[in-house]
Amino acid sequence: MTSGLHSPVYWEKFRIIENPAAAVPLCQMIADHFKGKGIELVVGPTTGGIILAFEVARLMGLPAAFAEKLPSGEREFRRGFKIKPGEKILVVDDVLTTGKSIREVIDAVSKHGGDIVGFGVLIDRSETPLGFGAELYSCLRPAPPPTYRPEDCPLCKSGQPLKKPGSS
Ligand SMILES: O=P(O)(O)OC[C@H]1O[C@H](OP(=O)(O)OP(=O)(O)O)[C@H](O)[C@@H]1O
Ligand SMILES: O=C(O)c1cc(=O)[nH]c(=O)[nH]1
Repeated sequence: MTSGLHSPVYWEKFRIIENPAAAVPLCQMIADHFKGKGIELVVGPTTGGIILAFEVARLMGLPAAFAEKLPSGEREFRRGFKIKPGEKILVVDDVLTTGKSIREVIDAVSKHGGDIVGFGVLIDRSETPLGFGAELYSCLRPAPPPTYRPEDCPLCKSGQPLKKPGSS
């Protein structure tokens, strides 16, 4: 997975994101949950987060932006996106595993002084509940599948080939 952890289970988020009939109602759940919280901008991390943040923003009548990876591994709002100090922001992503991507978005927002009001994800598969300093809403919270550090991975030890379907 993106975090470098191994798992026997990988939910390919693009099977949802490619299908508006599935993705839009989930985005609506996030939009409904954060309605009335004064949100001014919806942001997400590349790649799935671009599409989901856009759709949640569209449903809420708000603008959207995305934070992309730099070669350093940090994330940044490029392409002229503007975040005003104190602007109320909702962060949207597809899958939450270790929270690394979301923390990178938090750091990118913090550089502009934005005020994150909440986080909305399609699936929270974190092994222990994660706290990001603002409310986390997940459309689905399945029993989290196991994750392993590469050196401890029993699947690798049993000779199963490693697949890495994500982008990073
Ligand atoms: O909570 P974390 O441990 O950070 O993992 C979850 C993140 O990793 C995946 O991104 P991926 O690298 O697959 O990016 P992509 O959307 O560009 O394929 C997923 O879309 C989340 O953004
Ligand atoms: O942690 C990830 O990178 C990840 C896990 C998963 O189940 N699905 C996905 O698209 N990414």
